[in-house]
Amino acid sequence: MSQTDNIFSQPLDKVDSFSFDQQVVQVFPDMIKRSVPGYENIINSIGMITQRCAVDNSNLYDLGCSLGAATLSMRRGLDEKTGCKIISVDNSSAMVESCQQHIKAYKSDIPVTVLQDDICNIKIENASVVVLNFTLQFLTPEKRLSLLTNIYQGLLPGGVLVLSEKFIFNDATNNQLLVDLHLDFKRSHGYSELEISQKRSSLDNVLISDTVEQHYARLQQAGFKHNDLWYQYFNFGSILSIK
Ligand SMILES: Nc1ncnc2c1ncn2[C@@H]1O[C@H](C[S@+](CC[C@H]([NH3+])C(=O)[O-])CC(=O)[O-])[C@@H](O)[C@H]1O
Ligand SMILES: O=C(O)C(=O)Cc1ccccc1
Repeated sequence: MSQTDNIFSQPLDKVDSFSFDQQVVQVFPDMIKRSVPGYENIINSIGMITQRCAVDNSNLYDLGCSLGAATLSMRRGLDEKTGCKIISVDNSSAMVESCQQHIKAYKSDIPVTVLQDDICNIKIENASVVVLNFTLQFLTPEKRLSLLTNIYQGLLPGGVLVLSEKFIFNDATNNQLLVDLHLDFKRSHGYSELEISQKRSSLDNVLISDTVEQHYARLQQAGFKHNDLWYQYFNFGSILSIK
């Protein structure tokens, strides 16, 4: 069972840069549910998108899989398909170890391979569904276009990318309100002002958000012509891109 996230609850002399280490792994399901508006809806919908968009004898990728929540949802969506394989990738060794245990705990005949690697090193091939669920925002901005280009090239015609992110907004007034509403969401899930502010410092220069427009422009540069938001909750949301 996941423990309660109290990583930032005590005053820290120095707030280190956020990292997906063992301490974060232990509280991760609790942390992400209490911090990301709509996370559970997105996870469930990834299963539905998979059910509709996956094709027989193709590969599905969960890039930045953490503990495999999206992987498990994709696998549930593959019930009626044959010959599909899921490849789940994360560069955190603590995440990958725990992800492997988590996936083993649920019996299924659909093969899942969990790899510890940088998602920038993975060749995407014969793919019908690729998921980047809150992962692209942790890559340095210079690496984002080449990853999306690799994904585009590895997708089958009609294949889909689900790209979920924390956004910023060009309109400063709207941006401030959506940021404040996200902070209220965290407060309503029991985070204190100290926890909120220490976590914000630790994410500085680690989680770098783009606007929805920047995402669309980059997706188009990578080759995707069909890009739209299918979900938004405050400053968090998810884009569906079709090859
Ligand atoms: N270059 C990289 N290569 C591989 N993995 C990376 C890289 N950079 C970051 N990660 C990994 O991306 C994940 C981001 S969390 C994803 C949630 C999950 N998708 C979920 O649906 O539960 C999002 C969040 O915590 O906000 C972490 O596990 C990192 O180790
Ligand atoms: O907690 C936040 O403020 C976030 O932006 C989301 C988040 C969730 C889990 C790990 C890192 C960031």
